[in-house]
Amino acid sequence: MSRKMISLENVTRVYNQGRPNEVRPVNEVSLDIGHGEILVLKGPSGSGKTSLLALVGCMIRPTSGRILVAERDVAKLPERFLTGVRRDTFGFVFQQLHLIPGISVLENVMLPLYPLEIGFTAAKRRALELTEQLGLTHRKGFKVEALSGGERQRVAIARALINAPQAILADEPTAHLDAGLSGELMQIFETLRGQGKTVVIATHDPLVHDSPLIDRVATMRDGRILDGDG
Ligand SMILES: Nc1ncnc2c1ncn2[C@@H]1O[C@H](COP(=O)(O)OP(=O)(O)OP(=O)(O)O)[C@@H](O)[C@H]1O
Repeated sequence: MSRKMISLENVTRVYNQGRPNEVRPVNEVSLDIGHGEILVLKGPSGSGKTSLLALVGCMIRPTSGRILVAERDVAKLPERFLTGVRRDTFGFVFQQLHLIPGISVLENVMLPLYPLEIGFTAAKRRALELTEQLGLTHRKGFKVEALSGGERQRVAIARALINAPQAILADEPTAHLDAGLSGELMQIFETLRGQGKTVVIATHDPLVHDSPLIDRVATMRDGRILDGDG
């Protein structure tokens, strides 16, 4: 693996601790993620992929264990610092995309930049670059509800890239795509890796976890990564 970017050391996440409905979606997971690699988290529904992705992206905190981002332990950082780490390090592509209807592709892509610290012109320039990179220039003025599934997915990726994150975290990114579009999406991830970005994908789609374009697969089962996969 290339130089380490994120390390999880013995990370556990518990919900409803001590109650009859206690769950451990992530149970004593240790995992190193390198700079510029495509890592796939695979496993059946409910095995803990989304929860692990949320821990990697500092969206939820571990109940125990350490999470190191660029060798800094983020698990115990106060929320205001954690928000900064999250914003500066990660771009998220959620399963449900969470695009905003009624506004244009370009406006959706620019959203994470608000409140604008870099000025409207610079923000728009960056959004235009990303829409071009993702083949959306001809759709930039369209409202997102007028787009196809594959186009919407690419808008979500452009939006995830607007903060120039080091890593893209994508949850079931091919869920609404056919085989051809899934292949195109994998090419986009490969291009991002070529730009030095880390890509972590949670999926149970064989088109993704069997793709020759990925570097590594970690298989989850009942909150754990199976031996030899981490
Ligand atoms: N906030 C929560 N409160 C209680 N239980 C939760 C919470 N989040 C996740 N879980 C439980 O943790 C387990 C793992 O869920 P998770 O969404 O991480 O799995 P997954 O592998 O991503 O599943 P899928 O492929 O269906 O999205 C599930 O049993 C789920 O119900």
